[in-house]
Amino acid sequence: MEKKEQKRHQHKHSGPKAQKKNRKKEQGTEQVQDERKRNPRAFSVQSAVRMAKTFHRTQDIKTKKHHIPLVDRTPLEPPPVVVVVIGPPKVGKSTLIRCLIKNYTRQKLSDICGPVTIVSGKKRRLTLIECNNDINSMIDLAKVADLVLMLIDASFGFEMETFEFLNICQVHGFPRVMGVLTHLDTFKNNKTLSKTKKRLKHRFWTEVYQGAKLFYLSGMVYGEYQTQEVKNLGRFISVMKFRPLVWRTSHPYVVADRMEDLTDPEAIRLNPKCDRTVSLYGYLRGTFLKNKCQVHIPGVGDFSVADVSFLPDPCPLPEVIKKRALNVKERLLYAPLAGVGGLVYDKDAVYIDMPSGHKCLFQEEVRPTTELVQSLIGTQATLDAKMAASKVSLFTGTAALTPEEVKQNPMESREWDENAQRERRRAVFADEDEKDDDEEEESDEEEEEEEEDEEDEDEEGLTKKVDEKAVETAAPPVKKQKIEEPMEMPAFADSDDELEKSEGEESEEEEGDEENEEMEEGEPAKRRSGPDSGLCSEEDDEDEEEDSDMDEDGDGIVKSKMSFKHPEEEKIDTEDAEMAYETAGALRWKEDLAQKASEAYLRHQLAAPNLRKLVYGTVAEEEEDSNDEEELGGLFKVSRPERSKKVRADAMDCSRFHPDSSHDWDQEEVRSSIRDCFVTGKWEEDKDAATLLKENDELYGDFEDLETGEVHKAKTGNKDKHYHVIFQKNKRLEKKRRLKERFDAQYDDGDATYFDDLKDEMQKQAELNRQEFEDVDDEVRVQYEGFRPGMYVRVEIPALPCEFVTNFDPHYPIVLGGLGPSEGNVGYLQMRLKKHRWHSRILKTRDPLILSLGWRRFQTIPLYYIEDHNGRHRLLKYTPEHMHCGATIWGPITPQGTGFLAVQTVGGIKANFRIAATGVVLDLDKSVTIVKKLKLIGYPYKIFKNTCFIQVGSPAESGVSP
Ligand SMILES: Nc1nc2c(ncn2[C@@H]2O[C@H](COP(=O)(O)OP(=O)(O)OP(=O)(O)O)[C@@H](O)[C@H]2O)c(=O)[nH]1
Repeated sequence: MEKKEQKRHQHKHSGPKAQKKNRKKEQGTEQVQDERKRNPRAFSVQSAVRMAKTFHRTQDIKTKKHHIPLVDRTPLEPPPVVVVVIGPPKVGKSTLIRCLIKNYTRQKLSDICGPVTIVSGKKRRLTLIECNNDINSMIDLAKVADLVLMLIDASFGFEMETFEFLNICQVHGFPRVMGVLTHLDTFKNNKTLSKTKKRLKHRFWTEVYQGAKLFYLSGMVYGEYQTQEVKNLGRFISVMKFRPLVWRTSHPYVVADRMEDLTDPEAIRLNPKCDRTVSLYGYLRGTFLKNKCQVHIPGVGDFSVADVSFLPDPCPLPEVIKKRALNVKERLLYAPLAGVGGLVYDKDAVYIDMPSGHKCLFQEEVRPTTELVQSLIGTQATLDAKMAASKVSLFTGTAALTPEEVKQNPMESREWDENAQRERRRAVFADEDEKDDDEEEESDEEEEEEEEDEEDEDEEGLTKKVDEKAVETAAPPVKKQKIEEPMEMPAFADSDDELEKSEGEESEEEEGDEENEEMEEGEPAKRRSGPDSGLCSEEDDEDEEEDSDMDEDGDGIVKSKMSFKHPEEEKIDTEDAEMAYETAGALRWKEDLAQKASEAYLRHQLAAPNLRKLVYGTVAEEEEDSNDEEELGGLFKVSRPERSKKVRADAMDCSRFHPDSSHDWDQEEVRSSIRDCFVTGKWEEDKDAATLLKENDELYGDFEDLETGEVHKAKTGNKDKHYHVIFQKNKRLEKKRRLKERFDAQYDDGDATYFDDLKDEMQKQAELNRQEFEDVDDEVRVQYEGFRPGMYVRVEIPALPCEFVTNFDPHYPIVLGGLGPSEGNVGYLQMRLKKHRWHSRILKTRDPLILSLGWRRFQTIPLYYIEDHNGRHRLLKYTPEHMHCGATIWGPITPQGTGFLAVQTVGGIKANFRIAATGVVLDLDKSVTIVKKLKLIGYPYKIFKNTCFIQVGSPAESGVSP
């Protein structure tokens, strides 16, 4: 008689049933409003304490939603969005990129080789990059990706590469991440399919964030993914918004999509190993790039730029935006490394593509063509030969797992894949196993129900609550680490928040082509999608829910749920709504006087204290107000006799008792002078006790006193007119109140929050930045402000090692990272480090590590230490388990708070989890630097208990002045 779990009720969101329900709801609200009107006392404030609590809570929630506003430096024509497609080998990366290119440009690109730039909509371009399964590429691309499409082979499950990449992203500022499940067609059984989908989805949510987008590519048609599914994915990408990450907005960078060797062929002939002069091309991103600056090319080194120039955009956005959709000519594609718009590599020849029609990119430009020819002459070996010579080997020296390694979470299980002819690193989660077992025990019926549920969702585009099970799953390691990286925090927290909120904002954007425009994030896609449309609909619901909490457009403006309006507009709307409600009730404005009074009182009590007001101006300002309209908080009036107001300056101080003989209280005249001070007095023209009583009668209408049996009749004469006057007056007051509020919000420190000020400031700055050079010619402009992001630049770099050219492989990304003024120096750095909990071994002091820090990847020898209670740094032989420790390294000076990650080796996969440690830069290790300097200049010193003692009188001996 076991009780079967009931299928949860699915609320209809559209259709006649939903309409009926909405109608009922509306009626319900009307009813409540009626109730409010009829019985205002029942709705008055019952407990001031509770109300205060609620108020504080709401304020807390509101404040939490705020992000640190950033100056919007997005150029008017932004660079293409970098979309990195990542996943284990043979998962379908190239296929997906090919499909996306076809979807956007209607062109076919057979070989995905290097970045491919396409125009994806009227206001957006994309640079698609495939990331190969090499940790170096992963690291470099994680630093430049705006959006990551994380491909997962559903038929196999999660592989370690996925989590490694997630962790890399984590350290270098989290870009947008979208999961894409492939190989779903290999499932023959629908039940297993839906179960797998669900399991993978929950794991993905655990690792990325609850409600992260997950697309399903359910199968292939003639070697391509289904058109509709790709279209849906394309739409999502076209409308997605991105929040700038701190490191990137403060450093210029170029993802090179073209490389030319400019070295004199004669020099190469004389010395094949001579240094090369190379020009690299690409869209400038991040911030402004100055000529002659320092750049770092990961894997190559630091270089001074010899020359920067900007070129005509090879893949421009349509000039006039008037049509709804892009025409064929506007759907551009630019991928010189893949042979489109530049060179075409072949086995035994190199062709120069002199494109015509819409692909004509450099017709007017003579220089690159010359360079092309030059580089052709200089090319000694074919690409195949170069590729054969490049020494990158994956998966070498794999070691057997020890029992301790097996204990780590997640466990890595290495399996030989017959089909792929390679070893795969499956990520096995202990909790998942248990869950699987549990799930297996679940009855078939339940599974069927789930299936039905999913089908329902897909078909109707319905949303549903996130399954609680997702929350139960193990705490995401990714999230835990967030706390560890204080400085990347802004970027990180932002991105994280953003991630949590995720794609919701997209609905507000009207980018992309016509389909994009008509599409509100997710929904139409869902609507249109057939069963298994490729879109995991559950998360949309989640997203929608989270959308409410987020500031999607990165300007710090938090939009409330369901709101598609400007916040100001919205504010006014709500006010209008409030006003409408209040004015409707204004006919009986005195009914809820007590309530209003207490509300107003509370509002005053709870409002953030305005010190200026408190110290200097409270009385003055408020009196001004009250003089004006006799209004406090817009809700209740100050009752003060007319006369006493007018003669206030010489009014009697009634706080003191003056036995004043001049007031003879026996005299009628004197008595009547204070008559209006009492409740029964006449406070205003239309407000005296008599009127009030009369109104009360009218207000309460007919009623029968049940005790006495007496029937009171309401007086109805003149009522309408009277109500009209009150109504008009209230409306006017309400308007005044709103005006005042807005004025206060702008000028009064107390009302305008610090956050508002900051946001305003940023906005003004952004506007100023934009205006300053608006009308200046680009040639002149770049001399002042540098090359601005969004420009297609050519960067000439001399003295590159010859291997850069001889081993050039377009499948590996080339990133040019601009360096700040002091970032070219090397010194001792103090960092906070933690061994990654998935890495199988602890790390030993003085064992070399490869660090990825800033733009750089470099090897160094860390010294681990821990700070004792007395502040002394105690050297550690090994890193502690599950704990942070300090590390001192000799490395490039990088701003405090920059995140870093460490790997033990970049070739082969020896460890269970390739990322050995993560952490953050704390400071320059000045003590070590000083000691080093002392040593260098031969200055006698002694270190005792972490203090450096310098010998007195020694400079004379050594002849060196300190
Ligand atoms: N059945 C099936 N086959 C797929 C699916 N996705 C990709 N494939 C096949 O898997 C093979 C590898 O696809 P690719 O797109 O080359 O994968 P990749 O990730 O680019 O591979 P590498 O670049 O070598 O890492 C191709 O033969 C595809 O046809 C899928 O969803 N279902």
